[in-house]
Amino acid sequence: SAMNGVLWPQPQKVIRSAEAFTLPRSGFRIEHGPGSAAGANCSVLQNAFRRYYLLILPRRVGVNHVKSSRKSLLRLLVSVKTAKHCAEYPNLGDSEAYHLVVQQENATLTADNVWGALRGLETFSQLVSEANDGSLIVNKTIIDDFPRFSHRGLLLDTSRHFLPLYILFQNLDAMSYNKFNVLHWHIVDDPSFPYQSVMFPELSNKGAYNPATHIYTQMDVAAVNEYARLRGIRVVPEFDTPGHVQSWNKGQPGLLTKCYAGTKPTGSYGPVNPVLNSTYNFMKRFFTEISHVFHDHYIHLGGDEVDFSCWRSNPVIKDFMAKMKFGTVYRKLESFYIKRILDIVTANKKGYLVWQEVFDNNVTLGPDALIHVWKIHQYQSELSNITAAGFSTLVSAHWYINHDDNWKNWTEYYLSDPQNFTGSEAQKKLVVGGEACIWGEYVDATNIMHRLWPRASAVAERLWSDGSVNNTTKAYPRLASHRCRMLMRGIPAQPLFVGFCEQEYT
Ligand SMILES: CC(=O)N[C@H]1NC[C@H](CO)[C@H](O)[C@@H]1O
Repeated sequence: SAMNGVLWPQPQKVIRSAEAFTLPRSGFRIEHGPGSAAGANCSVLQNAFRRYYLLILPRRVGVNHVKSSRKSLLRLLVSVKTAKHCAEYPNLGDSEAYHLVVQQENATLTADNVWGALRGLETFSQLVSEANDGSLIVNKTIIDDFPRFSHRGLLLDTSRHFLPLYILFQNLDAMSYNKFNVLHWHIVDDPSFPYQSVMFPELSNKGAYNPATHIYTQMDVAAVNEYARLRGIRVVPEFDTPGHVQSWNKGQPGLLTKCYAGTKPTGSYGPVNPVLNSTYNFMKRFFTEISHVFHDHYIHLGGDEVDFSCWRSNPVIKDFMAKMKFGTVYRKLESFYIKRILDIVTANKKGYLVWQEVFDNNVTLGPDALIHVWKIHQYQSELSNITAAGFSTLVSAHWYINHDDNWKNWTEYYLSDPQNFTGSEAQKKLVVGGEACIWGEYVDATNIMHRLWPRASAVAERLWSDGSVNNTTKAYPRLASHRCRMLMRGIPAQPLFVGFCEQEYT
């Protein structure tokens, strides 16, 4: 059944015994443990206790209260060593370790901090299974768990198609069921600018598909930030420049490069114009706003797929190239631009992620830059080069879920290992994790959920579990059961293959 005790992602260490406890439908409680540093004023835990109580004991009226011979499990006691993060946001590198013991009437969950407690609550909720007499049971279990990688992300693209808030929330729920901990919000791009800026409202007024409906107001962004925080999920916004910026054009005239054919403008616009002071004045004010609206230490600055043809055609830019002695090497102009954006972001005391082209084009990067590898072509040598240069990196190559919607490739995602490249142990340690990406060209609210889930779950286990957990034959039945559980929890995850879920349409 969907409630059948299958754990996904696979914890590091699990000792399970056949003896089982009954979880009484009334009387079971999730509470703060006696020695916990957190108490009733810890928003993250208070919300999580209620959320998981309802996931474990959904209102299923009419289930007969059978007398069972097993002992009852009455309490899950949750203890954290520090309450430091109760009112804060998660950070890259925060511990998510936890220890879960179910072997007497009081189960205990201990963790360094609230994020580990959230991961342990998810695991506990997965341990609960439904006996055929309808009672809920939990086996005697001892679990010691922590993630292999600290950055386990999902990229959502809200520009190619707008995604309504409820879709963002539903994905944050699904992410928490899979222990993902980063929402990479690729919020704007060429086709539309849905982010409603405080400083530059014209950007969405002129750049959104519909400025009245297809926008994210400041309240919406705050709601996403809080919904994510309560699930221990970081929200990393991406404002991709100098390419992928067509939608910025009408809202910020003069920002983009005018393209020319000979001496005449063609009427089309290209990357951000990197030679004007007005560009950097705008970017400074814009990214200062972004630094306050989003709470994560990191901002993703993009830097992918810059087409130089427009820059080559523009007379003012040609003069600048000559003045800077860049010759006709337009990667130098791109690097000049990116470097100044990095300086703006660093001045705001923020860290940054950039797509791999920024590294490939020899931009001078700060020591804590995170380089995001996405091209499948020679991605292993790319990872060797980046880590040999001493930079931290994360991987999305092989994890572009937007590609052909075919059930087979969950195995491809599952078998792709972020540390599968030539390098020293020190280089391997520079891999902070990875992200599954679902780009929006062919994806919107009508198909994102089933296209993403359960295939993204394969990435979730790759990023959380030990690298040795990589047998697709063993994983398939577990993933099929995990998919049924997601279905039970309201995530319309598509089937992997022939089969059924006990509660698929009830
Ligand atoms: C970093 C990156 O992936 N850039 C583009 N590459 C192709 C994708 C679709 O598969 C998207 O169009 C995306 O914007």
